[in-house]
Amino acid sequence: MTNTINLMLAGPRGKMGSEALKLVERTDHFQLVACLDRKHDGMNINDIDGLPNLDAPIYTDANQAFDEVNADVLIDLTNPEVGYEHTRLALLHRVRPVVGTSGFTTEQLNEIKRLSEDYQTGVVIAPNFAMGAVLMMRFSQMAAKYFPNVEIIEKHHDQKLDAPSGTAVKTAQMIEEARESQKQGHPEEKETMSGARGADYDGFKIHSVRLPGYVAEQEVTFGQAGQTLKVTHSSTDRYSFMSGVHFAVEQVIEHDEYIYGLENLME
Ligand SMILES: NC(=O)C1=CN([C@@H]2O[C@H](COP(=O)(O)OP(=O)(O)OC[C@H]3O[C@@H](n4cnc5c(N)ncnc54)[C@H](OP(=O)(O)O)[C@@H]3O)[C@@H](O)[C@H]2O)C=CC1
Ligand SMILES: O=C(O)C1=N[C@H](C(=O)O)C[C@H](O)C1
Repeated sequence: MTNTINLMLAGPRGKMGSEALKLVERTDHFQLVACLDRKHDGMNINDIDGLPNLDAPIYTDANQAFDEVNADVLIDLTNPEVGYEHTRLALLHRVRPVVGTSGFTTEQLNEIKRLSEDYQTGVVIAPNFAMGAVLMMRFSQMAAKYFPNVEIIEKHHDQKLDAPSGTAVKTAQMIEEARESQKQGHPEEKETMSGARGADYDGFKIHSVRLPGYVAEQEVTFGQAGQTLKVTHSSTDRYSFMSGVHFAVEQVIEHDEYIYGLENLME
């Protein structure tokens, strides 16, 4: 029999958090022990209309929640400021974070890694939980060795707070590891409208599109004389992220170290 995993979820009323509640509801060995929310302190998840009928107390004070509740894993699906604080607190309490929240700075990720090492507590930072997106990143990394000229175009819904997306940043880092660094485009190119060429990363460009109608999409386009290669992935439903959340929760229990990207757990 699989051991029960006690979960604390931050952001239960959000687009991802509410989908994660459904995942918990349909997974026998996942037990929701508390939620961290911006509102509804002292209430219960099953008091809130529209959310699954799960019996778990709501806390607005994360410190209090970690002091009072015995959780194995924190799933954070909030925003960069709050998510970073939750992740720090979880590690200080030796609760293993699974972080879907995007928009952390390099300094914040380094601090999370340091805390994970100091407290010997596993943490999974997942820029994208969708398995197809993880493969898209890996395929892009493979292509970058042979096609060093590349641009990333990521497209998201217009409620997204951070740009570029966490997926685009991670893809860029993976490409950087594989390709010979170079500055792309004409050496004398000039923007006649600010931002026209997108953000710069290691000499190549990242473009962020924000429109209603999208969930999440990314196209990585490679070019060389006479040919182009595109690697694309689309999430059309947030259900696409849930098998990755499930996988990350089960994996973080088995690891005591900092893991940045699900690809590091898949091979
Ligand atoms: N890794 C991945 O695969 C994916 C990651 N994401 C990332 O997950 C995060 C959440 O995305 P999404 O669900 O779309 O965003 P939403 O805005 O729909 O949800 C965020 C939730 O966090 C809540 N929140 C804000 N402050 C606090 C707080 N202090 N304590 C607890 N909860 C708080 C918000 O509450 P309120 O509404 O009251 O402000 C809201 O319910 C984002 O960073 C996004 O980029 C998204 C999809 C996939
Ligand atoms: O905000 C979102 O929606 C998403 N955020 C993550 C990111 O920043 O890459 C993952 C996915 O793209 C959806």
